[in-house]
Amino acid sequence: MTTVLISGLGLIGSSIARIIREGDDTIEIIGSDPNDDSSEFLLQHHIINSRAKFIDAVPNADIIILAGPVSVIIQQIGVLSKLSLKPGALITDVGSTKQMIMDEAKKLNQSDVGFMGGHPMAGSHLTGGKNGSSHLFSGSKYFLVTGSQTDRQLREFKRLMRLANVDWITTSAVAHDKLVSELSHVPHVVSAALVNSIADRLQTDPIGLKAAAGGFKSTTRIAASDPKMWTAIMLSNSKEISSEIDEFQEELRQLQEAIKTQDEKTIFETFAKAQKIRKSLDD
Ligand SMILES: O=C(O)C(=O)C[C@]1(C(=O)O)C=C[C@@H](O)C=C1
Repeated sequence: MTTVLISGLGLIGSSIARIIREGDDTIEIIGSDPNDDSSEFLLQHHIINSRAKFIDAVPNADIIILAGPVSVIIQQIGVLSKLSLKPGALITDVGSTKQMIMDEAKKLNQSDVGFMGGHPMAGSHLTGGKNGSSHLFSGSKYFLVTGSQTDRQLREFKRLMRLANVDWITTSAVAHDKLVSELSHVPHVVSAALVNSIADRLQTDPIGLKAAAGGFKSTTRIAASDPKMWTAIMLSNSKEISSEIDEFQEELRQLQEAIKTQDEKTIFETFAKAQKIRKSLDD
């Protein structure tokens, strides 16, 4: 019998638990999370078989999935490097950045244990185990950064996750962190900054934010995401994110200049370029 330990039963960890459970109900899934609400919900719905403390569950686990914030994943890899793990065990994670995690994983030196970095490129601003879904990743990319895992472990993980219906992409930690800084991290920064700058200014207006419609809501949906998770992402990819913010500021500066100087042609061309690119995403 295969035993899977999932540490972190929030949106992503609980979605993985559902995917594994729906694919094979003989798999023993142990959940580890200090949050009672998520854990109890998943136990009651038979999505996990039991709940345990992380270090207590580790020795019996064939697969350990680290699904907490990046800072917690890094700390747990440090803990795992000092414990005796089940021979043949695979450790993987779902963190949104990969370089710091892959560096930390070098500390895992039990020769018959493998580590593989992972990142499902999907999510929601909703948080907690109740909001997870076995369809959350459907149609999305799932990045893999290969480490010390064997081919057999990789195959077994993909088999367990087959109902996720993802497109597996193997990449390097460096390439991954650069790409997601552009596609995910800077959008989050921009979204949060936009909400805060406007909310502060609108505080004295009696209608204020209540008048917000589709434009503001769809541009800023992700600002409602978990601040703990996003703080850890910023700290673990700060160089890339900071340099992408420079590029974004330059783009904004050019557009501001065009608006200020009534440069109709540049304004139109900027929006037409963005319209074409953004529309192609939905095709
Ligand atoms: O759709 C959302 O709400 C997300 O935040 C998902 C999203 C993103 O697209 O930026 C956020 C973080 C994850 O690492 C991967 C995906």
